Amino acid sequence: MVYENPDGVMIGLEIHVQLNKLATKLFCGCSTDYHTSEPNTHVCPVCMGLPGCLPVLNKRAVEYAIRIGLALNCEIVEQTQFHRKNYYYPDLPKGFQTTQYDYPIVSDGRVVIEGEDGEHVVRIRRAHMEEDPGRLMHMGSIEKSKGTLIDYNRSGMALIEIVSEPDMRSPREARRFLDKLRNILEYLDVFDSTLEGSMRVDANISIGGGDRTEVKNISSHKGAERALLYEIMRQKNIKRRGEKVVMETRHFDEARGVTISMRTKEEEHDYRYFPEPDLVPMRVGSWVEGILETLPELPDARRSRFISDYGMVDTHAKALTSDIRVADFYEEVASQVDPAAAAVWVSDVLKGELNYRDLNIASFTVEDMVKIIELVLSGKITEKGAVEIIRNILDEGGSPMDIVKEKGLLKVEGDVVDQAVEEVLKENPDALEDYFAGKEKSLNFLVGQVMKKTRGRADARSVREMMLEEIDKNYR
Ligand SMILES: Nc1ncnc2c1ncn2[C@@H]1O[C@H](COP(=O)(O)OP(=O)(O)OP(=O)(O)O)[C@@H](O)[C@H]1O
Ligand SMILES: [Mg+2]
Ligand SMILES: [Mg+2]
Repeated sequence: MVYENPDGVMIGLEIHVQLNKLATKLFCGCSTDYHTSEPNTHVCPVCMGLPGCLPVLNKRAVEYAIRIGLALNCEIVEQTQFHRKNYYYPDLPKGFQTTQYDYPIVSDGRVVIEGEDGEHVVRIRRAHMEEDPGRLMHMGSIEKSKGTLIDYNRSGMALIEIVSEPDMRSPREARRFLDKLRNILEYLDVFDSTLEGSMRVDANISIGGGDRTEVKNISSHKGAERALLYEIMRQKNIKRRGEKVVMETRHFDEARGVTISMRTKEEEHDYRYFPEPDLVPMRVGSWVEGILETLPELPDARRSRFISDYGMVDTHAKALTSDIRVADFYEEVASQVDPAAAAVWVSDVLKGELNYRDLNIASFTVEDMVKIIELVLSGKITEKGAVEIIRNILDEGGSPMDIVKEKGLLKVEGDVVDQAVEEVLKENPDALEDYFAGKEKSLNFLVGQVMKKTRGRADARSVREMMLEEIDKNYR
């Protein structure tokens, strides 16, 4: 099947990734650990942009940028350099942002995503380093705000801006791309996605070969998908009226789910880029080989390894490796119990229960998962009982064994089940007759009655077998 892309949707994303695992900011020694601090407490003359101070480049930030470039299958530039991008805005009191212009540190890469019609390649145009500006906090909604507060704690944080080609054909593909990118970056250990503002997206979109609009500064992947869906609808309406979409910058109002025009798009020459005289050009070509050697296993490689090492199916391998925390969790469980059973329990059951509750894997322990799988594999509890234990732990806490005792989940076998089977057959002559008359479903009903009597603690499959034996022996 080939995806037709009926509206001619083209989406290109610019993603600002904060290198928040660095200890210090991009050009000064201020700590990056500001997320729980009072505003304007992690600042110095450099990151507040006071005139006359000199930046000193964070070497590790450059290494991280190269790591990211390599992981995205990019070319790494031989020599790179910073530029000044001049604009006046209160989040940037220097009057310019130190960024990269015509020598971005990495370019020409690719990321494979799960597209509308199977594997789909999204090309990476470039990725460059720049400093994060301060954070503006508008009081009330952005268009009607009575005042704005500024926090410079974020100012000067190292950012990598990753720019894709307009290769995504639907909002869903855009979201998949963002998820994949976040996953790769977490495997690289260069950022922590759980911190507020760690990944911010500008989403560019056009339809039917028209001009693009750019929705700036979206803070979640779901938000990006929603903003793009809205833009498609809006742009289609404009075309339907016979008008033209104008190139402009828009803002996404999360609460209302709409995009709002902010300003017409600035042109490159508006920024008066020029080389940053306070930072010399850098030759980084010789760093690449060393950094390549330190690259960790990435999601796609881990997915293949899960299939070959643990003999699981691809859907499980994909689900288990799409978040590094889940992958690590799984491997710890699999080192202690049967890996095949672990794959099913972690990816099908536990992940589902977590998603349903909007929780993540940190809400469950490896120890509990191992214990529960052992109980099932040794035949002490039923699969149904195991699911009940997982739910109980997530909803109310407790340990597997305590829950087993409290809820009486130990599997019942032997006499108790025999007796229940006999009783059910005696008590339901009509159902038995229906079964003899060829109604297969009555057998399910009878098995269900036994399960009810044993409060779900019998193994349904063996109950069925016992039931058939009993019927053959005493009722034919
Ligand atoms: N016709 C198009 N439809 C949708 N997206 C497009 C189209 N043409 C370009 N794009 C996307 O727009 C983005 C352009 O980003 P880039 O950073 O190069 O420039 P910019 O948006 O002009 O600059 P700024 O960084 O100031 O926002 C890329 O992600 C690209 O894929
Ligand atoms: Mg850009
Ligand atoms: Mg842009």
